[in-house]
Amino acid sequence: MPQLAFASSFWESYDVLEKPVKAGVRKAMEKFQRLTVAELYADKGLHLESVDKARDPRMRTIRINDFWRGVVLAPDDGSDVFLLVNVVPHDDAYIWAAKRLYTTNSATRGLEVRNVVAIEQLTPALEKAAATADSLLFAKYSDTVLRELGIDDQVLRAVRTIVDKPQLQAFETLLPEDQCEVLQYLAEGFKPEDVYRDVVALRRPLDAGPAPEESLAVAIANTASRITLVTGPEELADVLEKPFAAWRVFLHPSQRRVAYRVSYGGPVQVTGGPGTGKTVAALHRVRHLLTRSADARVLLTTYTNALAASLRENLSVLLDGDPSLLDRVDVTTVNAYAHAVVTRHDGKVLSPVNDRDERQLWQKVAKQLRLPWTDQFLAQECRHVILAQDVRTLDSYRAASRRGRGSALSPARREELWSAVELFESLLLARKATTHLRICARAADLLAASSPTHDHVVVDEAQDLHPAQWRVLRRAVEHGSDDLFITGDPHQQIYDSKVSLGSLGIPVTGRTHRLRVNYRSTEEILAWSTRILTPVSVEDLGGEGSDTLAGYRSLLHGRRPRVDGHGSEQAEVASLVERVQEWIAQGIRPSEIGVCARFNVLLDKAHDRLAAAGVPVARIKDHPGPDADGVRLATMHAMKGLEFRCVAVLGVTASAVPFAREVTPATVDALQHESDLLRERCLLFVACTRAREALAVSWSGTVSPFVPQEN
Ligand SMILES: Nc1ncnc2c1ncn2[C@@H]1O[C@H](COP(=O)(O)OP(=O)(O)OP(=O)(O)O)[C@@H](O)[C@H]1O
Repeated sequence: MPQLAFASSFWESYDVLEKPVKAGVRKAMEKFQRLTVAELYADKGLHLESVDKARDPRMRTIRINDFWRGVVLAPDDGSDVFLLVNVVPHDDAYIWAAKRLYTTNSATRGLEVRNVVAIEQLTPALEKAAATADSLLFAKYSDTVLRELGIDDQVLRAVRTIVDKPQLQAFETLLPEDQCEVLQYLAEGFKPEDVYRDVVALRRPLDAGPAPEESLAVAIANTASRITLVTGPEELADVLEKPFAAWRVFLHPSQRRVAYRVSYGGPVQVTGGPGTGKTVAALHRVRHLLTRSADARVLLTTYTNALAASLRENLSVLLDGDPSLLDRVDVTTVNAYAHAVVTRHDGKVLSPVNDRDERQLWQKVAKQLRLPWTDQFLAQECRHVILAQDVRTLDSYRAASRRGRGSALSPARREELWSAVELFESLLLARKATTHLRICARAADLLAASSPTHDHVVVDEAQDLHPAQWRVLRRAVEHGSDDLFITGDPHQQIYDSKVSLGSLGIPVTGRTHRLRVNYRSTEEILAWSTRILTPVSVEDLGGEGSDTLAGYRSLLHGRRPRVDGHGSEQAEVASLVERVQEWIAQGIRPSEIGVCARFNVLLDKAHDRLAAAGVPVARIKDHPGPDADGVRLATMHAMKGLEFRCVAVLGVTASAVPFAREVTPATVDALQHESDLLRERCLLFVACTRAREALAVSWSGTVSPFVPQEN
């Protein structure tokens, strides 16, 4: 009986197929397990046939249904493993298959694929351009060095034309995988011997002889990182059920470099635009820290409970559910961790009030003391000065820096303000309540007086943490090597916190890395969304300079976002229903569609209209599990960290984005005004960058000033 293997290129196309097509794939695959090779070729339904003018004579197509074809690499050397490499619409299948050539890498011995036709067509013109170029990217490496790393003749010729990293990037989808990865490492500045150790030696079989073994089956067996070999029917059902998670194995060299560096001398910061794999890098770092030592305990934190649940799930996938590793990781939000620390010590914790109640308390304080400030101003002074600097007495408040606040306070005013803070705290106490940041302050005190709870802390979505939360994390772990690994993106900061990591005992200077390749969205979605931020500059994560999205790019392409104004909210929601139905008709599952708005009021309308049209719906705040059906609805804030194949952002009007009530008037505090506006702008950016393939942005009435205007 033949055997069946699946290449990673197959999963990328299979994952997004409609259910009936997937069923067709399963049916065809079952035949490979039931029939002999001769029977396979004779099977009328399967239609296993060779491809006209194929550059690889082993290329075959199989029929899935009238429209879809599978592309298969068939053994011609007496071995019996068939490799399923792609599922493509009928006509494209022949074109795709004809151009591909599979070869065995001379160094790693893995099976690789290249677009041989494109490389042949491009190389002569590039050679001409290279002849007059000032410098070439790989000039300092001899042919011998490159060949030892597995670069073959055709690739070598192409490599000698590459002038810079962008040109290498343009080649990425054409070159054989292992060879491409070697070149990326060299381009990142790794030494050939390091590349040999980290890429080649890791993959090369221990018993590899002097020349590559020719059998396809052996090459397939050597390519565990990209090919899954399936032996029985249950295993087949299992692999076809579970979506393939490419991020588990294929790290970009820049991701691998940050995640698998043996050790860092202190805190590390990894930044990058949306979808650049920061969460993926954080998960791989956790794996590295756990496997490096048999008893290390890791605290992995993120911002919301929903994100913590998704981290837990993905970590379990990455660690293959191994309890000896998983039991040593605590995955939680900073607030939940602080809560647990306080509960452990004090026996109980006062319950935290929500934002609305907190605002009401401040209103009461302002009224009772007849203060000249708004509740918003008081809440901000407390958050950005008092809690941020951990000010506990009037004396230290008198001396506290108010940098970043755009209004002066005389000593007498500070006294008045301090009495407001005291009244606020007594009102809280009377309610037997507290706030999350006060729980964090208590937890930080307790941790300072006891020993650290973990050996390593890994922080995802770091951009929104408040200094009081950073103090907790700082004290959860001893100062020293590999203490904190921090990932975040200041362009996605949607809550207001001003943080200087250095002043909190978290110096990251010299240990800052940036990821630039977006794996989530198409270049069209990315380019449009990035323009939302063009008019502003954003401070870096550590609060020590500004950050930029320069060099940020995607390798994926698709349609440009749809950007539509409507005469009324009703018309806008009606158009949303149409759009969602269109997406579903294209084969997108409802759960792969996200709909968001600034406020729940509009979301409720969208919910009702979608449901009335027979579209299944689920609200993110109800925590639908990954398997629950239904278009996901969420506020823009709740979209943080999530991703969907299609996203509709509703209600992007001038009155909602920015939302005036959330923006401090410039007359009250000019700096705070700017900062609040920036948060609202980032919120729209976060919402739009959740989309993988399709983005639709809409409004009724006057458009938000943050929506990029057509050029
Ligand atoms: N090396 C990789 N290969 C394939 N897919 C990847 C890789 N790295 C990340 N991805 C995928 O890209 C998407 C974005 O990754 P991730 O969520 O880690 O990005 P992020 O930088 O944390 O995003 P954000 O800041 O927007 O929350 C995910 O679907 C992830 O699985």
